[in-house]
Amino acid sequence: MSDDSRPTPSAAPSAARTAAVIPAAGRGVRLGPGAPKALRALGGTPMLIHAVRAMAASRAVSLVVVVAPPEGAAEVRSLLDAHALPERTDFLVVPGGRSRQESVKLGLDALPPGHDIVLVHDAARPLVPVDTVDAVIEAVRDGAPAVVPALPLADTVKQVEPAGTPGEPEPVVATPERALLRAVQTPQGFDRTTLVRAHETVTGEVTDDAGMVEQLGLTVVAVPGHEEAFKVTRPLDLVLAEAVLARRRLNDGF
Ligand SMILES: Nc1ccn([C@@H]2O[C@H](COP(=O)(O)OP(=O)(O)OP(=O)(O)O)[C@@H](O)[C@H]2O)c(=O)n1
Ligand SMILES: C[C@](O)(CO)[C@H](O)COP(=O)(O)O
Repeated sequence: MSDDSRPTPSAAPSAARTAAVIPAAGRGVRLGPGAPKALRALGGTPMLIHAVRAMAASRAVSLVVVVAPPEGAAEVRSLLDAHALPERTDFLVVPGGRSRQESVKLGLDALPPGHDIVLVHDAARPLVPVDTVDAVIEAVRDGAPAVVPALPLADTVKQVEPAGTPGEPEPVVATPERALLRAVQTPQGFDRTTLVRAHETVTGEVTDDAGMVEQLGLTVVAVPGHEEAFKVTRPLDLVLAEAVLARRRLNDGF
């Protein structure tokens, strides 16, 4: 995926250095029984390795912090040792927590000084293209404290009164205007100080890091996401991910 000719955020010493935190400590319950999701194979290689390579493909990223399943940190270190990364990219492995939010915080706590921009990227989005990563970094460098890659929705979305029992009919209470909605992906990019403050301040449950920055009253901006940055959540997503990889390998052959 790396292409030396494309214009990317420079890695010049004077430019803000970028680190990526990859929360990878989830079980993958929705994917079904098996190893922790990040360690499951995609095209014969653990999903986590694809995600790490996707971050390292950006020449701006000089450090990747992997937040591993708590009992799997040693295994993740061996995996990273066994799979080549670009020479410019260092990595660290730390054990994760009980929630995604806690895992990201543990990754942030492990970040050494010297990285002013931080990406947070789900291990469960192994196929994000490098152009999307670079677009997020560029927008942070341009001054946005928080940036999300996002796509318009294909489905109409309804707000419901959630049923007490799964599968029971749920009353619909509203239909938000679809043109104003976006499906948000990762990597989400942040000015480091802002992200650290968000994780120190916001205690309620959130589903993404940018939402915490919103709670600080700061502006989050969206840049175009990519269809291939989808999250591997359920078994069908794994089928799609294998198909995308197979298509890439075919195209790389030409
Ligand atoms: N305690 C947790 C929970 C999740 N994650 C990570 O957060 C990302 C997004 O979470 P999700 O896709 O929901 O993964 P899981 O929590 O593993 O999935 P599930 O909810 O189906 O168990 C994943 O890369 C996952 O490994 C994490 O680091 N620590
Ligand atoms: C961060 C995220 O990927 C943005 O869409 C998403 O909210 C993660 O949700 P999950 O339930 O932890 O997979």
